[in-house]
Amino acid sequence: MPHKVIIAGGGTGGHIFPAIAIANALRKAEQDIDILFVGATGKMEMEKVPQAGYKIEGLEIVGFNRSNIFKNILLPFKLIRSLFKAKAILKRFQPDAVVGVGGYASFPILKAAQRLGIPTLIQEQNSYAGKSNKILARNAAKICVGYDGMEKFFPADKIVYTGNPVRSNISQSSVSKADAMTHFGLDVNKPTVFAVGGSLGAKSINESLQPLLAEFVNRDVQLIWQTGKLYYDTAKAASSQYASHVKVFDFINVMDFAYKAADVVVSRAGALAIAELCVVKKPTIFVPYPFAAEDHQTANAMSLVSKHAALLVKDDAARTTLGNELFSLVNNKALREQLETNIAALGNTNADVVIAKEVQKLWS
Ligand SMILES: CC(=O)N[C@H]1[C@@H](OP(=O)(O)OP(=O)(O)OC[C@H]2O[C@@H](n3ccc(=O)[nH]c3=O)[C@H](O)[C@@H]2O)O[C@H](CO)[C@@H](O)[C@@H]1O
Repeated sequence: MPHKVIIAGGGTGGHIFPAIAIANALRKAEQDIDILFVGATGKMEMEKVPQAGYKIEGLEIVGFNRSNIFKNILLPFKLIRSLFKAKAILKRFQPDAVVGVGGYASFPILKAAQRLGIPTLIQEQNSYAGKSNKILARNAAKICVGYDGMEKFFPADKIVYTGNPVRSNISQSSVSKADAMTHFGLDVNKPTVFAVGGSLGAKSINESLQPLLAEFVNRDVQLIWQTGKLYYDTAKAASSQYASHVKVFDFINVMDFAYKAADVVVSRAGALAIAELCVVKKPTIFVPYPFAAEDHQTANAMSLVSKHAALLVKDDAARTTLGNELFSLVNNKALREQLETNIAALGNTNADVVIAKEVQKLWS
């Protein structure tokens, strides 16, 4: 009988893409393995997981609304309903193990699995653990972490330091710089900046870049600009007269091409963005999202900045200083080379395989 695994979680790319990386590594290790994803209806995973070739079921679950607490009245009922549905999925699919990657659907599925005695594994991407993972950790078999020092949050005997799993189409990408530039309609001989605001886009990065578009053209520097859905139309309109140098996308499906094309990257400091930038070895300016829980993006970025492996511009300073920082890095070959060498030393290309082995241990 082939083994069966449920992978649960999502909400944003930082949870979905490590989940897909783990699934791919499991499928490589056991070709006939049966993998089912469980996500939250209406969230990004319902589109990205099938695109990656896996089946997914959705739970109707929402997060706690911090801005309007009255909107949380139905939350306990929704949670109970999703726990029932989670239990029904588990009873029908009969998985040998359940993996939780964080985000909405993780909690009900792992909680229900633990009640049914099915072994669970948590993959925690961040240097700061959220409440749900802390609760689930009590009855989890293993917790695979991307950062050191996680004993603060989880039982030490269950923690395995693996690093964060980077999708193999990024870590093993064979695309050439010339092909990547052609893909984006750019000139291979001109310096190129790739700006990415995490999986949803970043307001401060977008608003910092918009007034700089003419300068990109004047300096003959090209820009691949990932905006997220919300800012896409504004950015597209603002860049129409600079289209020779500025290419705008709401979301990039071929991240390996964008990384390959870039001489300099401007990025939010989500855990997966960091893991990927270390693997693709790019000189990066981080603009951490300052309102992530416990300001963990700043902590993520600082772990590189303190090793001279990246630069940092604070979110509230981006509109005034990002332009200077990025154009001076484009012009400073020595600094780019130093950042490249230092960030490369932090790359981890086999976390997906190591985590897949930990999952397999749950049934062997
Ligand atoms: C605002 C917030 O709380 N963000 C969190 C969220 O970030 P977010 O979802 O932005 O996650 P990350 O930056 O960690 O990862 C983004 C992922 O999406 C992919 N990608 C991104 C843009 C794009 O156009 N195409 C694409 O494929 C990247 O290659 C990467 O795999 O989850 C991370 C991991 O739990 C956390 O560290 C972040 O703090």
